[in-house]
Amino acid sequence: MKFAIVVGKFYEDLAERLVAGAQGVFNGNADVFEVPGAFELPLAAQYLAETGRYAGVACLGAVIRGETDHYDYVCAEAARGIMKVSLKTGIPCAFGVLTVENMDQALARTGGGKRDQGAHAAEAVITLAKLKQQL
Ligand SMILES: Nc1c(NC[C@H](O)[C@H](O)[C@H](O)CO)[nH]c(=O)[nH]c1=O
Ligand SMILES: CC(=O)[C@@H](O)COP(=O)(O)O
Repeated sequence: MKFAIVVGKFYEDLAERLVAGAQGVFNGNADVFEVPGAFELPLAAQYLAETGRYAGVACLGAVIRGETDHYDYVCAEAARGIMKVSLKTGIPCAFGVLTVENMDQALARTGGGKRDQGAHAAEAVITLAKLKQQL
């Protein structure tokens, strides 16, 4: 099975950590695609899912709260949009987007001691793809 990673590059260092975590699960074999930020992830995931080339898509990104409510919109639409693509296409698209208060929380969740959000997203994609294959 072939998998894809689409990553929001808003925070480039976090993006690299997330991709590294996911590729560790994909054994380095996933195709990687970049978008500006988390808000673009759903449409990019739809493009990839509709190719028919991928058994799943790990959608990765990092959203760090600022001074305004912009954070809420970006996070909500990324989550909602990624789920809609999964349900619409039947191609599992994992939500590997950090939604955090600060950089320390982000680093802790990209293999920095609390969890590896990229790896978890890749594991979820593989799990759902295998489930679909079994049915
Ligand atoms: N503030 C963050 C953003 N904002 C950018 C949006 O995702 C989007 O690219 C823009 O609104 C143009 O459509 N994106 C992140 O990934 N993380 C952030 O913290
Ligand atoms: C998550 C965001 O969009 C955030 O980075 C924007 O910062 P601000 O709310 O201070 O404009």
